[in-house]
Amino acid sequence: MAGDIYPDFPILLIDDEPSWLRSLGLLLERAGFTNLHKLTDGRKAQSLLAEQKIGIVLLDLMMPGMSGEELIPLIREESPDTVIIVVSGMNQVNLAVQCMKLGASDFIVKTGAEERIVTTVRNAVKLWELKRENRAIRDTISKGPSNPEAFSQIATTNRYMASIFSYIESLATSRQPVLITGESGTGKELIARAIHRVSNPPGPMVSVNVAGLDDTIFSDTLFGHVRGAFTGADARRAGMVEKASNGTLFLDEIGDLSAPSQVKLLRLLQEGDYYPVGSDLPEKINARVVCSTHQDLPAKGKERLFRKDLFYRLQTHHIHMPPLRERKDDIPILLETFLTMAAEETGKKRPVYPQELPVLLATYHFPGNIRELKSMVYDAMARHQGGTLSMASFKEAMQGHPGSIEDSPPPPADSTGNPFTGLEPLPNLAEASHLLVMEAMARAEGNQSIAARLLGISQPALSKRMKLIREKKEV
Ligand SMILES: Nc1ncnc2c1ncn2[C@@H]1O[C@H](COP(=O)(O)OP(=O)(O)OP(=O)(O)O)[C@@H](O)[C@H]1O
Repeated sequence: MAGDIYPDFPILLIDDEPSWLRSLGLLLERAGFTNLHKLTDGRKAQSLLAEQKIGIVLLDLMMPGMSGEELIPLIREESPDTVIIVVSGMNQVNLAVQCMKLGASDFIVKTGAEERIVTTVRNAVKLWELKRENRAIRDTISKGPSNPEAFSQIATTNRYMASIFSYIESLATSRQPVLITGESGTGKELIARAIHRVSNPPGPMVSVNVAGLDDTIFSDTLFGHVRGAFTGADARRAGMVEKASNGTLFLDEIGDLSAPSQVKLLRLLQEGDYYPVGSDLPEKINARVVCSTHQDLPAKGKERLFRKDLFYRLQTHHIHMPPLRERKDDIPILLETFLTMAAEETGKKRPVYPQELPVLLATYHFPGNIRELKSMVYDAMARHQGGTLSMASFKEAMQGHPGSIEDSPPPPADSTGNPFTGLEPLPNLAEASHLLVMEAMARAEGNQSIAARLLGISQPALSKRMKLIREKKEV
């Protein structure tokens, strides 16, 4: 957007030739780098660096007063993080080597090097931003989240989730994309909203589900079109990228993107620009991009269904949402949350639930994750009579879905599906039965009727086995 300052740290250009300094400034401004300081006298650089943080210095070598070679160690000393790029009129390898030894990170020869200068500055800006973010991530994770309001819609007591919140806070000022992965229903969209709220940008969050969009619709939806772009395009239409200006663009189901759309998204993330349909003039994106998918992108990459370069670009900041079965400690708080929500939405009085309900739920795999738990609670709420929720509607839901405790046992111990791999020697039948009973009782937190369901036997049969175990008889 016009008037924007980018990057948020200054780039210092030092050259004794005012005309070169001017054209270098224009070149960088055209490429979107507007936060520039210019000096024709290298001697003033040290005091400027002492006053404010300079991210990158582009430096000439041959200057009266103080040469670039003399200046490099002084910049290093004053501001060790500052990236130094030498842009010299002299094409000499030994000079380049000397500058690198002194602490410059790149050496560019002036003649015809416009593109190289822009690319080098772009890479240096990204590197600087990443270094700064890494520092922020370390600081924030050690302190814990400081803005709990941004996460108020996410019910959790889980420690791993708390570390995700801290990570999100540390990304608040970043402009880099964020990738959220995890099974369907784990709360990826809620996390995207939290990222937006933590950053608190002036613009909106705009969500687009890109699954099933062919490339034409994808381009039109995201980038908009100019008047006359195709038959029926009788007016200009702004795309979602423009609508998300100064805010967050959330692209859901990114794993389903078509191959040509992947190329366009990569360009959007890499170069920061895009073409509205029917236009030859690129527009600049001015929104944070957050993407999510339930798909395994590296696996899709191996099958050549998802571009690896896009995946690497996306995963600069990666949040993986654990499935509900890996954070069962969240079941009680989610149950409470959804009960309150359902009661408010239906205008009914909030019922209580049997004590063993969370235990029963903890034995289930939740293939549909939190969304499935939410719909179970809403369904039970709709069906209950009297002041107590019935366990029956939950049991029915658990039995009726693939992945219920009866249908799908816990994941096998290894990829061959053999749970006995590594067990040497094998337990005999009595020992195996004993172990199984004890494991079921532990998972059911001592509740015999739930443990019996897990084992596929009746409660009296389990009780008999337990008695035999206690009497140390063969079971
Ligand atoms: N921790 C949570 N607290 C409260 N509600 C939650 C939580 N996690 C998820 N939900 C709710 O569960 C439902 C599914 O969440 P969401 O849509 O964010 O999942 P998702 O991972 O984006 O799913 P999909 O991949 O299918 O798009 C939503 O109704 C959401 O509000």
